[in-house]
Amino acid sequence: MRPRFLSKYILKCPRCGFETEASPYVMRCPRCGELLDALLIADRVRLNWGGLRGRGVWRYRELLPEPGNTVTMGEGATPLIRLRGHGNAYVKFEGANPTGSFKDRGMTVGVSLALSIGVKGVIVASTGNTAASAAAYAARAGLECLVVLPKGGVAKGKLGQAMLHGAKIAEVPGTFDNALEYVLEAVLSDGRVNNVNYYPLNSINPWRLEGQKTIAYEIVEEIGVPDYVFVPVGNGGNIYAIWKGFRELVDFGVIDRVPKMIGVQASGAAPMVRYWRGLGEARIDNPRTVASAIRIGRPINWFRAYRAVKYSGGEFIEVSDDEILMAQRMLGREGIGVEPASAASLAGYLKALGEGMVDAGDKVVLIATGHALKDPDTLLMNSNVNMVSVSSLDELRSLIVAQEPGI
Ligand SMILES: Cc1ncc(COP(=O)(O)O)c(C=O)c1O
Ligand SMILES: N[C@@H](CCOP(=O)(O)O)C(=O)O
Repeated sequence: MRPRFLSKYILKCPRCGFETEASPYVMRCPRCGELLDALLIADRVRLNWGGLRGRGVWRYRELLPEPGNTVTMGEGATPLIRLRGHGNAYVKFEGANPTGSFKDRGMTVGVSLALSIGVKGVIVASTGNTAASAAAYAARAGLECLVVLPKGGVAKGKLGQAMLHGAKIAEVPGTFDNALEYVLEAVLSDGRVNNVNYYPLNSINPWRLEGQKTIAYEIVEEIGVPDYVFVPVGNGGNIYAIWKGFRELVDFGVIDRVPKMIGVQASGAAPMVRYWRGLGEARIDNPRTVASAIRIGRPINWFRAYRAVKYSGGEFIEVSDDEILMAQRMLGREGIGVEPASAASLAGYLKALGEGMVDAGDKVVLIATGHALKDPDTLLMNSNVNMVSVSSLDELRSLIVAQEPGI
């Protein structure tokens, strides 16, 4: 049965074309197994782009599922910050969301939906940010939250957030890919949710991704259509969601083109780059990178991410851990604190500039997916120590004199 709040949607298989009525429970195509797209039915949407009200994700409620119970903490409306000295680039700082990553845009929709269908709790596998966000939004909604994490593979800030918000934590051996396998085995049968207690809110869930597409809407409202959008890619849901947001604005006549979507992966965890280059399936064993958020070898949304890049005329590119860490430091010196995975966007942009793939004059948006504080160990390891011990006022004065010789 389709809940009324999904009545402006259908679910459609992007591979075999199968269509079915929108449901919170159906994730995969019953015919071919592909993840289903949640598509808006144009004549059921009354969009007045010039007359939008409110701010953040729910400003775009006409283009979202609208469950009666909205669990929100003001997510979205993140700053778009112009970079100094690197072409015509802007950083979309998703670290400014309530739990410090873009996941909050998805969780406000996903957890609202979970609450409205009356489940007991939510469940996610995670490299950390999905867990932190699910835990916080579940706590807000009064729902339980079970997070399944790769043992030893989650940055401390994110683990601490999941604990703080009262999630039950299950650690599994192996990587995020193993954790996700456990979750999917536990809660899905034939691509349908089989467990009414714990509702899955990973990016297999198309309703969560609806929240994430609002990144595109905000960019368009602020600077129009960029030429390129650089997105760090792990499980592949976010680049798809952002592309879908732009596509919808084309379909509704708000803009006339989509930007080229550039998926950036870390060299040691680059299954999409491998597939893009025709070197085999979009999967690798043993993904390795300093950027733990994108340490993913088998992206569940590989076909979604592939479509976003292919149909926008973009590319998948890879960057080394050293390039990621350098980009994190560069952003830090511009006052923008991001976690390593997020710095992959700038690293990718610098590489693309260097290789002539983009011009300095092109209007570019770099999605900075998560906050620097998420991963304090890497933050400290990757920062220049500029610290001295001061034991007297005179010593402090000498520092001021030494640093301001002209005054
Ligand atoms: C900070 C950060 N950046 C990038 C990603 C990659 O996003 P996606 O898995 O949607 O490709 C993630 C994880 O999802 C993340 O936590
Ligand atoms: N980086 C992610 C990995 C899980 O991605 P999801 O989009 O499928 O939830 C995380 O933060 O856990």
